[in-house]
Amino acid sequence: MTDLNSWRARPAAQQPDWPDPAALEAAVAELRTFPPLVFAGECDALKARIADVAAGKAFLLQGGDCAETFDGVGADPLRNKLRTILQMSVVLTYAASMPVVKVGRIAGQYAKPRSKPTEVRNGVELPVYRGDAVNGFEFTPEARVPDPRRLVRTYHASAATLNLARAFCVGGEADLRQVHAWNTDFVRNSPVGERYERMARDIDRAIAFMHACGADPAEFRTVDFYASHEALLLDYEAALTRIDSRTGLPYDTSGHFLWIGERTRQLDGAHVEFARHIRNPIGVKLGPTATAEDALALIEALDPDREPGRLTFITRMGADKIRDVLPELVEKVTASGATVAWVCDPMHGNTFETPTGYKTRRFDDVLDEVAGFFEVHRELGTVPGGLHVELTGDDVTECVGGGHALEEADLTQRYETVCDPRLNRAQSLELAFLVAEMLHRA
Ligand SMILES: O=C[C@H](O)[C@H](O)COP(=O)(O)O
Ligand SMILES: C=C(OP(=O)(O)O)C(=O)O
Ligand SMILES: [Mn+2]
Repeated sequence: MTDLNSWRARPAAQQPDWPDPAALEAAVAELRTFPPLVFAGECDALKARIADVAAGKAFLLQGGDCAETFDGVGADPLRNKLRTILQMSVVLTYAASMPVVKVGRIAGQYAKPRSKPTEVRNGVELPVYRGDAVNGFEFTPEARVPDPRRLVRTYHASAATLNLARAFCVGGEADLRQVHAWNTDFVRNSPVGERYERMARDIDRAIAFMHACGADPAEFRTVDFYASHEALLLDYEAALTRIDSRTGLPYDTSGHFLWIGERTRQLDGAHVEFARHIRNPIGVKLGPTATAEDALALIEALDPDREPGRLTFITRMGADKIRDVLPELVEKVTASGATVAWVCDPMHGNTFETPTGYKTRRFDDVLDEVAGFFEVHRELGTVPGGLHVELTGDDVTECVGGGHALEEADLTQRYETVCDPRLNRAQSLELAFLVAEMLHRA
């Protein structure tokens, strides 16, 4: 019998110090009464698609904010984000000649693991911001107190976001011709667009050809879109875990795909223990200190039955390390006979702080980590399954480089993230075109 509470006996890293246990209990009790946000059958469908990713028959694109915010719940930011992801998907679908599985860091990405418990500004030390699910971003003692009512707001913010995302994906926003037209605009207006013109024209011809042949399937007008977030706050995730009436099995219905972060993937820790018992597809982040033994033990713990699509390793090594550390992991996992989906997060190993105190990433480092990821898999004959990126559809200035050659001095213009720096719309699309070139060569 599955023990859905076994995680409670394990050490759980990165949990807030809720000051009022009764208030936490009340919030959790309320969450338990709410309807699921996603349906178990959808999680199974995504698992089947991730099995295709692991087998080299599909490519995964997972993207969205580092941290969503309650204030950011709105039609415009969501539309821009989804458009960006869909635009990237069209380019990648064409280049890979494979379906792209679209997964958002959207509708649930409200909790953050942090490197340090406190933050100091001008000599004042306060608890660190842990995401809107926990406390407020504002630098005041009041805002930084963890408030469990925020877990209930997290549910409602996720529900509203997911509802609109689902509508966008079937209600016309996702029409292939429309999405391609936006890409054509991007290429026309980008300072480095010339480089991508040829591919955009080729896609144009492919679409025209399909239409000339009379092809107009529903897939050209709607897309499947899945929601994911880091399963960090176990009280929240456990409260939304429900028994699927079809199968009698437990699913975490807060999102389709849940991942375990680099800071919470301890084998004997509560996060792995929690994830073992839910039937969603699961991801685990692997940073540069992860060993092949860690990876094998995680497979044993999370995918003992070697279920296709169950486990995704999201590697985030850093551009300067990926070529050294990834090969051994991939080799030993492959030699063990296990099949996982390998996905590249080229963001989290490439963060640095500018002298003026902005967390940023260089576009070239992001690109180089992706290139390293493809090189390693090509060398080993294994499958580079996809990309996991922090992005927004807005014209923010958070990462440096890219076609508009953003410099450190430009970061002040529109630095809007509450946690890690995201690729802006142009940088995201450019990344897709450059990855498309890599896929073309593969
Ligand atoms: O998104 C990932 C982590 O939460 C983030 O990188 C941690 O940032 P910090 O090092 O500023 O705490
Ligand atoms: C916390 C994150 O990453 P990691 O666990 O890889 O540091 C993240 O994806 O925002
Ligand atoms: Mn992040």
